[in-house]
Amino acid sequence: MASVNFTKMQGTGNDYVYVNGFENTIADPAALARRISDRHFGVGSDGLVLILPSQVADVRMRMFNADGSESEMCGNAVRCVGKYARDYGLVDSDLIRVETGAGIKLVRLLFDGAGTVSGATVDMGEPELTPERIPANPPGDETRLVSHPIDVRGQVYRITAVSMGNPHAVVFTHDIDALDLTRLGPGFERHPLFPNRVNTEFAEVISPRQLRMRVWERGAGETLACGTGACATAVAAVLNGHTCREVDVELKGGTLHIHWDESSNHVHMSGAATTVFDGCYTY
Ligand SMILES: N[C@@H](CCC[C@H](N)C(=O)O)C(=O)O
Repeated sequence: MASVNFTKMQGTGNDYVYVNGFENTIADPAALARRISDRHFGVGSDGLVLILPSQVADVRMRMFNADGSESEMCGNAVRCVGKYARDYGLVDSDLIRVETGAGIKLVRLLFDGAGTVSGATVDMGEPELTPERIPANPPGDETRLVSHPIDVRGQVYRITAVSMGNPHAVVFTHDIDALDLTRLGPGFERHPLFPNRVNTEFAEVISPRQLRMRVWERGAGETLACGTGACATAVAAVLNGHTCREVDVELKGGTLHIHWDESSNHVHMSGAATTVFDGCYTY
């Protein structure tokens, strides 16, 4: 039997088990992600995040979805990694460089009145819109997929494809609460347009500064929030002429503030990061 110390953290309700890779070596993180994420037989989470030493940044993060697949990037996790690194003494700065599968992200910590790290603002970098870099395989020679029609379960939906390091398809619709994502989500996730599968956001425009969103995540199903998904949705909303470049995105687990900066083309995301509990998992 093996055992590993972990910290359960959540950002806008998107919960992961965080393991300190400075102290632990995990032989098979994909298998551990599947076991530990199970909400009945494990700790219960949307996946597993390893916090590791980095040659090029302060820390490195690897994230595994609940099905064991590894993603390039996770917006809610990168804020929590910043908080973890500071709270557990891996760094002593309020500005943390986190190496991810989608490059180095700059995490600026936010504090509450008592001096506790309560969240972060992250420079998420530039959105990628080119189909081959999402990746997506449209039938024609489109250079962007904006309001692009696809058939899912016999119905046509208009998707806007954006990569924030990981692939997203954004659908603008009405009454997102009425959608049956358990039925719809897998049809988007495994649509042949997306060779590496895709995360899908279903968004409602409330005003030029406010969106509501639900997400079906690649490898995890419906979650309470998705940070990269909120960034992709904000970018898609601008491209479709629905909102201005600075918006609040309301998710089931809370609100993320997103700003797609015109001069740098970088997307900035601000939101909470919270520790739930520490534990030891035996497997
Ligand atoms: N919840 C995350 C994204 C996690 C990875 C995603 N499911 C994928 O496979 O790309 C976020 O907050 O960005």
